[in-house]
Amino acid sequence: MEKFTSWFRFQNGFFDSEVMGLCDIPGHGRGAYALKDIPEGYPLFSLPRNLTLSMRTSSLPEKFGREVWTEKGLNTGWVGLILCMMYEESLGESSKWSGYLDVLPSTFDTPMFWSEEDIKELQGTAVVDKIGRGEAEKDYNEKLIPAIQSRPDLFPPEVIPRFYSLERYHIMGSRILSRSFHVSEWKPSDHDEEDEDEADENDHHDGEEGEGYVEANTSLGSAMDVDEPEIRTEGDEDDSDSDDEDVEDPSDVAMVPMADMLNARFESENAKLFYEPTELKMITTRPIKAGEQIWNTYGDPPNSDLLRRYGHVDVVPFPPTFNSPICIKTPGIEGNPADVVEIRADLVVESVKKKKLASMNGGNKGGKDDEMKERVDWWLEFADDDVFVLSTDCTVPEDLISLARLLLLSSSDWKRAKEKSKLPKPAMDEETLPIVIDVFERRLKEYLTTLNYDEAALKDSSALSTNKRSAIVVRIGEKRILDGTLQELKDLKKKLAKEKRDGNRKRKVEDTDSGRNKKSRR
Ligand SMILES: C[S@@+](CC[C@H](N)C(=O)[O-])C[C@H]1O[C@@H](n2cnc3c(N)ncnc32)[C@H](O)[C@@H]1O
Repeated sequence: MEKFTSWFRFQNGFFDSEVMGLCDIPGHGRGAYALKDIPEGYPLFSLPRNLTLSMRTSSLPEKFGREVWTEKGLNTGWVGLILCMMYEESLGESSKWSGYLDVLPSTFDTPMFWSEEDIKELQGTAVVDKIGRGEAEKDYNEKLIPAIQSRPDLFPPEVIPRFYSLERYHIMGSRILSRSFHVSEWKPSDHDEEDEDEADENDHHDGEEGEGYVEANTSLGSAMDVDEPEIRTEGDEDDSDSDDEDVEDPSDVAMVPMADMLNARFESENAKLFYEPTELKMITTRPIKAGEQIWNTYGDPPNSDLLRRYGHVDVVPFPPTFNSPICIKTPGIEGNPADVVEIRADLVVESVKKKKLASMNGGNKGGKDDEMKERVDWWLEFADDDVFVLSTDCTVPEDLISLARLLLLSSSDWKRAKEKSKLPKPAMDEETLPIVIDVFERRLKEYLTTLNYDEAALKDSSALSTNKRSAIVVRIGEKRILDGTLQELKDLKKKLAKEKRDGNRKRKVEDTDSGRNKKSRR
């Protein structure tokens, strides 16, 4: 690490080695820790903006020609930054970033590098469909290879196998995925005093009076949210009237030496990167005791995302104040309180179809199918997404209830809803409840194992590989949410049934009473 810190200082980085040390931390790779008690608001290190490595700072796009860079599609997604990193690595000592690239990892625990057998362990989780190996390789073949072949002066054929192989491409991509920051260009106009309120909201200002720093728009790895540019098609980038201001500019994705040495854990952040016009500063956000780890934040994602992007999972005690059926069922529970489970809308459609089919007794199935498709297409026009997300509070998403109710409407009510362009209210009623229960029960069956099996396997985890253990932790987190929600729904079903029984009984009593009254009147 000494070579790295010397390089960092040589490149005009500031690093307070009196207060912060770097070392190997068991189970966490390298990390930073406090050498003495550090107060809140203390600058641990800083670096000039031009020491970050991005498409803005690497010399490659300029040498390539910015216009050709765009023509070759290197300005969208991560392929351009990957190529810059490969190029800088090929320059060896003469690259400004050689002292940094030398210490970056080349092996990862992310599912991108798992065997088929290990990936099977993730079946049912939100990870499998998002690994994205195929999409990455498409960019490699369709953008990167043609680009490097067009400039043999910059990429001599004899160095291609060493620096520009598919394997190096995946390594660079994974470095970006697990270590990049979103660093937007400094725009003084964004920080004018009169604009301050607005800027606070929109540009992630820290907002603390007298702070003087602007929080970099950087939970580390936020660059990973750059899914959008990757799936944009050629020509989309010219859509000047596109309403997606949120779409990340790939030039903002940057590797930030030293800042990416910090690990993260759920709600443990005690330092954060802030930006100034010409430099980035890592500043403590809480007092840190000597010997404690210095934690950045990765935005507290669920374990499925942590595993996919970073290759690790969080297992922490749920905060005592955490009000969730999961904690009520299992006091002292450990896991990731930010876990989620994803439920595809087609599960809801299938459950409703199943119910309708059962009640039709072989009626006109074809016509009903067409109407169902029409309702789904109509709903898709309203929906933000065709996947519902359940969190550890075990609350059924309102959109899911509304979809189930839409599909259950009678033909005349469906016609009325369509005319009024109005989705049904997300009220859980007697008819919707069994559908939602069926959806969750079928969602649970998408995993290869049960929650009990996983919990027992994790208890005896000494024989498990890191990959298998991580997969089990992800599965458990998701299944606990489904299990907790199902429990709530079944309790509600019992309650509704009891209310109905009591209501019936009351009605019967009233009927009998009125019968008696009638009789007595007679
Ligand atoms: C930004 S880097 C942090 C520095 C890194 N540990 C290193 O050795 O260079 C992110 C990587 O650190 C590791 N990491 C971060 N937080 C962790 C945690 N809470 N538990 C285990 N590994 C962690 C993961 O491998 C992740 O991909």
